[in-house]
Amino acid sequence: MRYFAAEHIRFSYARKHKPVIEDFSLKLDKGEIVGLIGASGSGKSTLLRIFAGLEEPERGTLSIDGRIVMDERTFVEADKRGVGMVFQDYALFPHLTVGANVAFGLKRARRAKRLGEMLELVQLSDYADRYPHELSGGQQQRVALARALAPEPSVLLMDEPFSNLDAELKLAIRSELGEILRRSGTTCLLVSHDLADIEAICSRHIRIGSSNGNNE
Ligand SMILES: Nc1ncnc2c1ncn2[C@@H]1O[C@H](COP(=O)(O)OP(=O)(O)OP(=O)(O)O)[C@@H](O)[C@H]1O
Repeated sequence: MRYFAAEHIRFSYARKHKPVIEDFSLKLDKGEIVGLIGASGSGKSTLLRIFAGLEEPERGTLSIDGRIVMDERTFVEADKRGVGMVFQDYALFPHLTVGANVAFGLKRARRAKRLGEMLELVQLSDYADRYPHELSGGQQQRVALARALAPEPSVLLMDEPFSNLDAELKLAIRSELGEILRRSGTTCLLVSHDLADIEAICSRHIRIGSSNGNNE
């Protein structure tokens, strides 16, 4: 059985509407970093939301690390799936420091140690007491990444993580991100509309069609 297996996913936002996703399947090996590319409106964000457990599809199955988290009888809630997510806007808590943001989902017993490891991984050890508004876009992106990786998710989903960065910063952080993901052995699905982003980080990519939501 593959580490991450989504099969025959079908999803509509409203019953009377044509499905946004008609029949989508995807399999990942452990530690693989795979890109998901497609035109605007093709359903990339919707798919990530389905995998994370934020939307329930009409049909399809999803298993992660040998456990079925979604099928016709099963729906494991988002917070029980072990899936980490990094959104376009990073969604950091503005009133919490960098350290508190990264430690947010961690159990008390291992909080301090894991926080230290994560800040070191993203090279922000000296920034633990700063607030998000005191950071550059690239630093905020690394905080969001550290926060998502801290609870050791089985799979990390990233939705256009570079959309808020200027061109120069994007180039710098793109290779850095790939390096961090490989070093931590994270299984990752990265959404982008930019093939260059995906080629810089992912070992392979798949394309989602704009007209029907099927894999091409
Ligand atoms: N909450 C919603 N209710 C109804 N329709 C929605 C909702 N969210 C998205 N859609 C529609 O579903 C389709 C897929 O949207 P989605 O955001 O998944 O696309 P995307 O590929 O991520 O696009 P982009 O690259 O522009 O972010 C679009 O046609 C969109 O208008």
